[in-house]
This record gives sequence, structure tokens and C-alpha cells, in this order.
Amino acid sequence: MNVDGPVLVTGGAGYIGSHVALALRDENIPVVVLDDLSTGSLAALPDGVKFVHGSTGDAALVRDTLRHHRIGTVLHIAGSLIVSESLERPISYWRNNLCNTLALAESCVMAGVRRLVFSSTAAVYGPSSAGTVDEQAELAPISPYGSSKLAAERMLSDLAAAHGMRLAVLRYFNVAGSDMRGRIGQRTPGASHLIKVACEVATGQRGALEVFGADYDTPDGTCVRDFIHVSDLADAHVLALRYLEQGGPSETLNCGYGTGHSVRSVIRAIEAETGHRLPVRFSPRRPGDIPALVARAERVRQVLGWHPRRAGLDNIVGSSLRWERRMLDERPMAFK
Ligand SMILES: NC(=O)c1ccc[n+]([C@@H]2O[C@H](COP(=O)([O-])OP(=O)(O)OC[C@H]3O[C@@H](n4cnc5c(N)ncnc54)[C@H](O)[C@@H]3O)[C@@H](O)[C@H]2O)c1
Ligand SMILES: O=c1ccn([C@@H]2O[C@H](COP(=O)(O)OP(=O)(O)O[C@H]3O[C@H](CO)[C@@H](O)[C@H](O)[C@H]3O)[C@@H](O)[C@H]2O)c(=O)[nH]1
Repeated sequence: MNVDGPVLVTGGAGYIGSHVALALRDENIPVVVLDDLSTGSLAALPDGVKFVHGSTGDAALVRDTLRHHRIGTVLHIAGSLIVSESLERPISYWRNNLCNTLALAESCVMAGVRRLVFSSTAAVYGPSSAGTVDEQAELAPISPYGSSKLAAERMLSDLAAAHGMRLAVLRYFNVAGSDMRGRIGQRTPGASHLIKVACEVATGQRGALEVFGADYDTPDGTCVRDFIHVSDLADAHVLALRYLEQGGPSETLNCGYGTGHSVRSVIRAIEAETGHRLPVRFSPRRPGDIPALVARAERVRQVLGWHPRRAGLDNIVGSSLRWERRMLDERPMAFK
């Protein structure tokens, strides 16, 4: 492959970033990770990956890192991402997702980086009657998280156009699962993502799964999401890198499978996998939740030639449960 210098992965000590770093390393692409370890962990870093501790907002550090390692492409994955938290702490979300992204992008321009991949989100879309959105759907975020990511998309697009940088914006839907070979997984302490939480409950690390709302206008009353396996998403990053290196123009791509699963169907998939009933408690709706969010995702397949290999709740839930059981083995006796 024509790799123009190593790739910088921001947020590479986090859940998605570490799977992306692993996918790049599996393709023998040299990787440097920049992470402030605010939610990430050194234990998540794959072997053979260089690590720089610091923030994307630290302009001097970022410029030194870009120049010292002769970085050709930046995969900007670092960010703040919990929808409900963003409603309580909007300043922190706008600062990290917009201001720090602007600082990073300015450093990229000054250091002559020509290619950028940006982690955006399905939360930039508003609630739609069909629940299924393509890249042209109305952009109407209902949380500071979604708004700050949308603003960052627009800011990056302006900078890219003016400074000869090519930009791939990847709008992830709900990312879940772990490396199928069990090498890495999601370590986030106190995580709030449905499948992570439910698998922690299934392995006895939490008491019960709280289901936020069963009165939505959806087939079974619970919210519907398009869950994408983290390693399929990581593969899309490798393809986006190749695409930009081969001269592909700037693109915005939904990353999902185009299949919706309700919260109740996730619970059923976990029960089928474990053979036990999952303890569940029904609670009121959680602020900021959209009833249904499913990708129309033909474009990512057409543009990048992406062929996901791990679709299906069984792959996602199975790999998540295997990872939680492994984490349990590493933890103190109190959890056993
Ligand atoms: N998890 C999902 O379902 C999902 C869905 C859509 C989009 N995303 C996006 O994917 C990205 C990664 O999410 P994740 O689930 O891996 O979360 P995560 O919290 O596991 O990873 C984020 C990583 O970024 C680091 N970080 C945060 N701010 C930083 C900064 N200013 N400088 C350097 N490092 C910083 C954290 O320490 C962490 O390692 C985020 O940008 C998020 O918006 C995630
Ligand atoms: O303990 C829980 C956790 C979640 N849910 C429900 O499960 C669904 C999914 O929630 P969650 O896993 O927290 O993900 P989202 O709020 O959909 O957001 C994720 O997916 C978005 C893309 O769709 C990303 O942008 C966000 O960063 C990421 O956190 C929602 O209906 C929640 O109300 C529960 O009922 N109980």
C-alpha cells in the first residue's frame, strides 16, 4: 500500500480508537496514538503502537508530534460522546468536540497534513418519521453532543476546502462488540452504552439493566438503533485511509448496517447467548434519546468498497460477552 508516513490516531487508547489502531497494525500500517487518557486506558493500546500522552487541544504538542513522526494522515477519533452527559455539561462537550478539534485541524494545516478522517455520529440527524436516514437527511441534532459534532463537521469541511486537505467524515451509528479474537474490547469504566451495560449485567458486574422508556412509537415500545460491530467500523477506517491516499475527494459517509434492533431485541439476544434471563428494570425515557435511528448505508459500501463481516446481534453480543468474562477474570474477587 502507498502509505505516506505513519497515521496519527487521536483517541487511540479508547474503545473505537484502539480497535482502529489494531486494524491498522494488522495491515502493517505504522500508527502513533495521541490520547489524554480522560476516558481511555494504556491497557487498550495494541502492541507496537507508539503513544503520545496529551490533548488534541495542545497545539505545540500536536505540531511537534505531526512533524516528528512525519504524519501523513490523521484519524481524529478522540471526543466526548455520551448524549445524556452532554445535556448536563454542554460547555465541556463544545470545548472538546469543537474547540479541540479546531486546534487539532489548525495544527494539521500548519504541519501540511493533507488527509483527515473525522469520527462523527448519527446524533447529527434529527428524529425522522421513518427512523432511517441517508447522508442527505435533515441535520437537526437534539443534544449538545450532536450539535458540537455537526459544528465540527462543518468547520473541518471549510478548512479542508481552503487548505487543500481531503476529509472523510464517518458518521457512526451505535458501535458495539469487541475484537473477535478477544485481543481488545471496551474498557470504559462506568460505561453507559446499552450493549456494554447489558453484558456487564449478564456477567454479574451490575445488578439489573435499566430500560429507559417502553412507551415509544416503535414496534415494541423501546428505542431502535443500528448496532455496528466495532471491528467492521475499524475496517471502514482502513478503507477510508486508502481511499484518501488514492486521491479520493472529501466524503461524508454513514457507518451502520441499515438494520434496526430494539432495546428489547438486544435483551433477547443476550438471553439467547447466555441461556439465562437478564434482570431488567423499566424506567422513564432518558432525555436526549431519539426513538429510532437506523442508517441508510449504501454509500459507504459504494465509495469505500466496505464489506462488513461481523453483522448481526449474535456476533456483537457474543464478542461483548466473551470480553466481559475476560475482564471479570482480571478483576478482584469482589466481582466473582
Ligand atoms: N461509541 C459509539 O457508539 C460512538 C458512536 C458514534 C460516534 N462515536 C465517536 O467515536 C469516538 C470514540 O468514541 P469511543 O466510544 O471510542 O469513546 P472512548 O471514550 O472510549 O474514546 C475516546 C478516547 O479519546 C480520548 N480523548 C478524549 N478527548 C481527548 C482529547 N481532547 N485529546 C486527546 N484524547 C482525548 C479519551 O481518553 C479516549 O481514549 C468519539 O469521537 C465519538 O463521538 C462513538
Ligand atoms: O442502560 C441503558 C443504556 C441504554 N439504553 C437505551 O439504549 C438505547 C441506546 O443507548 P446508548 O447505548 O446509550 O447509545 P445512544 O444514546 O444511542 O448513543 C450512542 O450512539 C450514538 C450514535 O447513534 C453515538 O453518537 C453516541 O456517541 C453513542 O453513545 C437508547 O434508547 C437508550 O435509552 C437503555 O435502555 N439502558
